[in-house]
Amino acid sequence: MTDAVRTHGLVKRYGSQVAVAGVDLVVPAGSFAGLVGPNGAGKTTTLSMITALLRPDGGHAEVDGFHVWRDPVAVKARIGVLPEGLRLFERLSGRELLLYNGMLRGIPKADVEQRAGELLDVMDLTGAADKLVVDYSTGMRKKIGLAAALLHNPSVLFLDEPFEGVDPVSANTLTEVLRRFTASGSTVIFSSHVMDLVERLCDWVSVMSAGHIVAQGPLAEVRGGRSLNQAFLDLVGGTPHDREAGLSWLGARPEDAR
Ligand SMILES: Nc1ncnc2c1ncn2[C@@H]1O[C@H](COP(=O)(O)OP(=O)(O)OP(=O)(O)O)[C@@H](O)[C@H]1O
Repeated sequence: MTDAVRTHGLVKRYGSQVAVAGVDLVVPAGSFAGLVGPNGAGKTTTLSMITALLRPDGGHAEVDGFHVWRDPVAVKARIGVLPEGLRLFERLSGRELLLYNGMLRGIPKADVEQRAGELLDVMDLTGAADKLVVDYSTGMRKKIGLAAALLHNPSVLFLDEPFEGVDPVSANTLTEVLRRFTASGSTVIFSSHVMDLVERLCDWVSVMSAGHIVAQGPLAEVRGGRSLNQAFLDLVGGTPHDREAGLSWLGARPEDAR
């Protein structure tokens, strides 16, 4: 089976800084895959290059076997993206946003209306469907963004921190929607800092650190008998005691010296 995503030596530099330093990311089709790594590891930059939002300085990426930069139309037709810092059309209502997205994707109007209604319902946004997006909360924005990314039934869905700002009930709903999506053979790739969540949801994990993939494979293999959190700390963790050494003043009170 073709991998849903495969990158070969992906590189991105910002001036003298190398944000992504030759990444070979692999995600088998049908996976619920997690991309984890410390702040600044290069996760967003990598996902941006795979989803054709950012041109790499080296290497290339394939989605469903299509070359991202040689065949961007085929790739964009197959992917759904919930990027970090998602920009939405603020002056549309949630429903209008979905209808507009569906029409841009060339989906017949009746189908878009039906899908939009169902997605709004599943995301518990029916009551806010006619409210302007500018008035949505952080979690509601994530949910409408995810609905927009799912509307054209992509085969690979990329989500950058999809659960950030989402309440536990809504997170549960999102999880169920995404589980159903992967059960039908589609692929989800999401970045997250929440190891418990990744451990609970994912069957495939890629760990990034300082622009490199430091571990990648089935969840059980990456965990290696430890919790994913411990595996993560072993792979990328520093020495917290060294870092805290300069904070002797923190919490100290003048009266303590007396
Ligand atoms: N537009 C930019 N200009 C300059 N440097 C950038 C730019 N975008 C990202 N970087 C740098 O590239 C590195 C990787 O950033 P990236 O956002 O990909 O990391 P990340 O793993 O997604 O981090 P986080 O978990 O904090 O979101 C960081 O050091 C960041 O400062």
